[in-house]
Amino acid sequence: MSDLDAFIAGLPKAELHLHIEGTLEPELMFALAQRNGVAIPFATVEEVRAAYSFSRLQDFLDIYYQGANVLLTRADFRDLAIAYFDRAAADGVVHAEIMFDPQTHTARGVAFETVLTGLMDGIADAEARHGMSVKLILCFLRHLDEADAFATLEAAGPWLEHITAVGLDSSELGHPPEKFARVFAAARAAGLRLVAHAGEEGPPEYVHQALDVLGIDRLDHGNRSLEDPVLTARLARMGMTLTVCPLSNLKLCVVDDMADHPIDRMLREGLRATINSDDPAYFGGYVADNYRAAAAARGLDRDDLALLARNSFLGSFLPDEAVAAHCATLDAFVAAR
Ligand SMILES: Nc1ncnc2[nH]cnc12
Ligand SMILES: [Zn+2]
Repeated sequence: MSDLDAFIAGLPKAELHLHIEGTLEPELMFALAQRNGVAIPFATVEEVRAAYSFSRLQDFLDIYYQGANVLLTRADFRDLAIAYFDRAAADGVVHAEIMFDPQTHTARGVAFETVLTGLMDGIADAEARHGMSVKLILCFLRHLDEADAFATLEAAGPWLEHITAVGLDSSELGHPPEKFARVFAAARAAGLRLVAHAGEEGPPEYVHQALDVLGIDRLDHGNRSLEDPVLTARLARMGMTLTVCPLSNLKLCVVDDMADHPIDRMLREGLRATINSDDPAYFGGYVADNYRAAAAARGLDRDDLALLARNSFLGSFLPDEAVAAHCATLDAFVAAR
């Protein structure tokens, strides 16, 4: 391992943009398919990996929702979560705010409670074995309608003390944030924080809506904000955190080449950018791989990498004291190198 690789892996960091269903590695997909007697349209792990070639977000989503079919029981969600937390801990993640898509499961007859209790079992394990803190973000699927999102929020009612925020994911184009204005307002009224995917494939106008109509606390992706200088300046001025996902951007053709990735431009423009893995089992790497890929392609130095890690704590939903403690640990780590 090079010095920079070791620096990246050791850098204390938070992961703020991670879909737990997107951590389903082909090996676990096969194991769960067998355990649950679910048929999958692949004969080998290699065949699964070969199918992971996408030219846009929808190509990926089609295969990602299909993969989730093997997740049926509380133990499945626990095992999925534990596998992710183990990988994340090895990458220096000390705090994770993970997203889950209840509608992907409730639509197949898996109860909300099964999903949530399984994830909570995994979280308890991560806290005990890794000392990692974890928060949950319930995402609404934006290709479904507002009524379905409201039904999901209602199903979450008994579990709200375990959920920190709601988010908005799935097919962006044609499903603008304003479609979910009322359900986001209800989530805010219920005491939840708000995040939304915007500006991944969608235009800067969707980012404006996420800010002005939804009132988000954090922006997932946000890449296309850079097309609008006024919006970029506004995001910088308000200290909005962007959860950027370099390998996802490459795999989903948001950028043509990692050499074109705007992560350093975002920092230069004063944006509070962070680095995250999105759906690591599908995009070829966990969070440290994303730091490494961005660093190699854009020549990021240790100061840039430490700033990105610092931003991950500043952009988290942790209380101020915990943020300050993590930043102090980060400073000590950097000073010791
Ligand atoms: N990158 C992404 N964009 C939109 N929805 C998603 N669901 C999982 N990953 C996603
Ligand atoms: Zn995402």
